[in-house]
Amino acid sequence: MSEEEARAWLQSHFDVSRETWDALERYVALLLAETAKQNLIAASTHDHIWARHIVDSAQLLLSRPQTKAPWVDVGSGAGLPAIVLALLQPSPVIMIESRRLRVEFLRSVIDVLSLTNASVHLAKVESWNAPQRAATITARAYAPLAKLLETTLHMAGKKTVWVLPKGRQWQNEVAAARAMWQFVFHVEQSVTDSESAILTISDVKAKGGRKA
Ligand SMILES: C[S@@+](CC[C@H](N)C(=O)[O-])C[C@H]1O[C@@H](n2cnc3c(N)ncnc32)[C@H](O)[C@@H]1O
Repeated sequence: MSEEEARAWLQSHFDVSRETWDALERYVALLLAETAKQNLIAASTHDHIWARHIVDSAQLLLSRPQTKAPWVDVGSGAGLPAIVLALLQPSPVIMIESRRLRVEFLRSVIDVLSLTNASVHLAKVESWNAPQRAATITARAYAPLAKLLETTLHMAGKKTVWVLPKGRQWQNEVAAARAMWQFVFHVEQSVTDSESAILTISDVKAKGGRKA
């Protein structure tokens, strides 16, 4: 997908307003400027940021019908997918990130873009005391599926759905997670890489007992 195709994809799927385009452009500029200070995205992706990061994040919204309930994004790093989700839809997006410098960057993005539906917490997710059960949990490049489920189960309820962009090893990750967890899952091909996937996971239970 070229950068031009990425923008066209966004417009056709989300009917992006002029204001939202401006905010997305601003976010991309902030992200690129910050890479001089910290390693937020791979240098090889700087010239493909709309396809590799913005569309890659936005496509998660196709796997989860509009809901007013919050999304929780774990290991948000540069704000991917969280900031893109917060810009393209109105539900609250809560970011959990363990590195202080990244959290400071995310706070400045929220401030500059006047994002009223995004918040960020400096915490390790496994020790984050969630104020309520998460309706949707997402995480991009944070951890393999088995560890991801292990460290997020405490903030999940019976109806929680995990919406996860996964790379080319997704089938191995599912197989490894199956050894420890029972879950229902659905796979969609990623629009940015035909061998990558968007996994939607629900009804998670630890084998031998523990439930979401
Ligand atoms: C490879 S980066 C991915 C960042 C972003 N999601 C993306 O796709 O660009 C993984 C992020 O997870 C954060 N992280 C790692 N372990 C964590 C934990 N236990 N709790 C919260 N954040 C964590 C790291 O600090 C890092 O910013």
